[in-house]
Amino acid sequence: MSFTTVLPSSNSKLFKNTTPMSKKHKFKPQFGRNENDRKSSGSGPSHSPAKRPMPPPQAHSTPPRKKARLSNGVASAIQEQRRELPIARGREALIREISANEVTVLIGETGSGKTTQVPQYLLEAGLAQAGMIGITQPRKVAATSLAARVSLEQGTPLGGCVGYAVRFDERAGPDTRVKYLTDGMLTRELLGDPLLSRYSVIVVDEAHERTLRTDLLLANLKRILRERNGSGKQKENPLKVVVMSATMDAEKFSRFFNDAKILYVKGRQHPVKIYHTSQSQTDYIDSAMRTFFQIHVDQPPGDVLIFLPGQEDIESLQKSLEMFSRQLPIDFPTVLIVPMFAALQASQQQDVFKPTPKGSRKCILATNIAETSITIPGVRYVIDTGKSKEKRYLAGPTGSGFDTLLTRDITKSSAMQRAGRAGREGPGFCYRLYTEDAFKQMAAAPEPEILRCSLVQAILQLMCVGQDIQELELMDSPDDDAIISALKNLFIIGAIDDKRRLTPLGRVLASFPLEPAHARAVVASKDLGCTSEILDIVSVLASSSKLFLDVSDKRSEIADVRRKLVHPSGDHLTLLNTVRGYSTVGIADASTQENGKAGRNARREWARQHFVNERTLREAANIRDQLRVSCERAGFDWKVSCGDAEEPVLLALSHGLAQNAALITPDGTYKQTAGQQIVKIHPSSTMADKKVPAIIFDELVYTNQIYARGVSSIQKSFLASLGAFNTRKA
Ligand SMILES: Nc1ncnc2c1ncn2[C@@H]1O[C@H](COP(=O)(O)OP(=O)(O)OP(=O)(O)O)[C@@H](O)[C@H]1O
Repeated sequence: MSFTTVLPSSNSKLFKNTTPMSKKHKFKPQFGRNENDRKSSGSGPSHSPAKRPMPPPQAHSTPPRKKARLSNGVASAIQEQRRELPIARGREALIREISANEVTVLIGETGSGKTTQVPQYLLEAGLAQAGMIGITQPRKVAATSLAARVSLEQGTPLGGCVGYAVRFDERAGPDTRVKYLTDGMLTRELLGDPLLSRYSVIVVDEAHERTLRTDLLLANLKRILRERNGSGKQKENPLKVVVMSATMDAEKFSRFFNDAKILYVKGRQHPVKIYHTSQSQTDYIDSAMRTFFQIHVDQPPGDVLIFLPGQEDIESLQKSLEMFSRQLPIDFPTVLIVPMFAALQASQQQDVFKPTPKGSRKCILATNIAETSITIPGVRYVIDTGKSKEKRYLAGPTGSGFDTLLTRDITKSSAMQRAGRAGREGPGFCYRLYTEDAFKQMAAAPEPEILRCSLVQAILQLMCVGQDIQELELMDSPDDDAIISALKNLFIIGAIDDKRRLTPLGRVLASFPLEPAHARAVVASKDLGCTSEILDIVSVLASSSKLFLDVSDKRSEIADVRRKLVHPSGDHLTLLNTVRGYSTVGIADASTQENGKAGRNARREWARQHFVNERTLREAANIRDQLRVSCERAGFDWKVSCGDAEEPVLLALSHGLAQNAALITPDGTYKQTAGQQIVKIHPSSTMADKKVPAIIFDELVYTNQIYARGVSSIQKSFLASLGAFNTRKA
């Protein structure tokens, strides 16, 4: 078969010697994406992948809401699947060891059955009688999808015996015995229940990720074990801890828990064949696209999961894939592209779990939110670009600090986890877009987040439960600069006093599910009469994606349509104008379903015309609803509005962002009031070309130089009244 196309050239295949699908689907594409790509080629390993045909993707039934009604056939097939998992052979030994030991470290290959089975074994062995079994996950999507799967395996409705809890969403009730939850949710539970007394077992899953919250949780679990199980204590309600991963330094975790027992689960259910490129790739998006089409053309059915660093890469690859897919011959399976990243709404993230329609091949484009724990039914092929985005906070001893978000090479443990997403329902294949040497040179595991992230929120939460980060028994302790920087920040916003003691205000700030700076602005808005405006602003700032879209070839068009949204005081009030503009479109008469739909369409069109990301606005609306509840709990009226007055809004924001203030210098640059850092205003800011006496900003970011982003002009007198010049006391 031959057709005119701009599909990647067949002679630029990155992976040679992979088993072709059939002669019937062979085609001769003619061009690469660019001239250089056609020249690059690679030879894969000399052996061929397993030839066993893949069974058609299984229909994934979303768990029933009220009653789990499964046909006997489905129920017994699920039980059969459970029995066939490698971990099932060690069931009795696992129950025995976990029952006999206070802490157990469990290592087992990806897909061996740790996350879904261990909690069920413990439940079935009666270990959930005195309290729940809690299983922590670093990510929301893993917690919710695992709870759905395990409730299906238990034959009970989700939220019954098996439930979950993630930020802004919980399905658990009085009957819940097995609860999947994010590590953040469990650390939050410590605020109200410092001994986690509702739990009899805590399973810390994917411990190798060493998120900040996992590390704080581990330190707390060590304390709780002493307090609940220690000698001389009544052992009525002892706690058991299981720490699990496929790729962790078991010895280190064991040492941390006083030489805890290490158990190994042998074997994996299905093999995953791994290919590396023979040459390093410079354009990972293009390499991913060519590899996808190589699979699509040559390989048997099965969905493809592509790991990319971030949302922008996902959107760019999605466009290319859509464009090339349209040129496939008519008898080719349709390509169904499904993006998956943190900024998507939870319901959109669930799209990846929906069954692939017959005659299609699903291509999931994901960040590392799909890297651990989850099983996406139907996925047989993984393409790993070897890149991820890593947040790093650079703290300075003077109290200044800023976030960087850079694309970096992944670690060996990430590469293994990514490969592990194939081969969950049958043999799988992983195409790594990097050489074997590059893999060997990767760091073994990620640097613990506690050593590279801002500690402001963590320290505030610890203080609320009477803990001092410097006294906590952590696996790795953060350096002094990071702690000092966070303490100064907390002092400036009034969360701690000059003796480092938590203030009543600090306790109120911790009760909001927000960064302390944003929570401070909300609290300040109460007296300034502008809570409605501040909630509108901080809910967009707390969203996980950008509000304003930037399309490089439409810059002048964008500038024209946005002009009426731009506020002379800068980015925060521009953002407020945008939220107001969007939310007032099409609400004139939303009383009937039809009008409601028309209103939604009008808002979508408004967002499109103004190059505004509607997804961000919808996420922000959801966050705003949650914040209204937090305001009610804290006893203030979220409806209070200052109308069009700008001063109260800027003053409330300055309370929160006092740490992020800068004054103009004679040479026209801005100098931070805390930290003395020279900052430039980011070119994307509405304040970029203006010179004003004083500014506040949301964050400092480092790209090729240090930029302030999210900037507003404020009166210099605000800063004096907030004590922003005085950072030495903390
Ligand atoms: N939602 C699901 N749909 C279909 N099968 C599933 C689902 N979840 C799990 N499974 C099956 O159960 C197996 C074990 O999954 P589980 O998450 O328990 O493994 P694991 O050892 O914890 O792996 P990982 O370390 O990758 O998290 C999977 O390989 C898959 O065969």
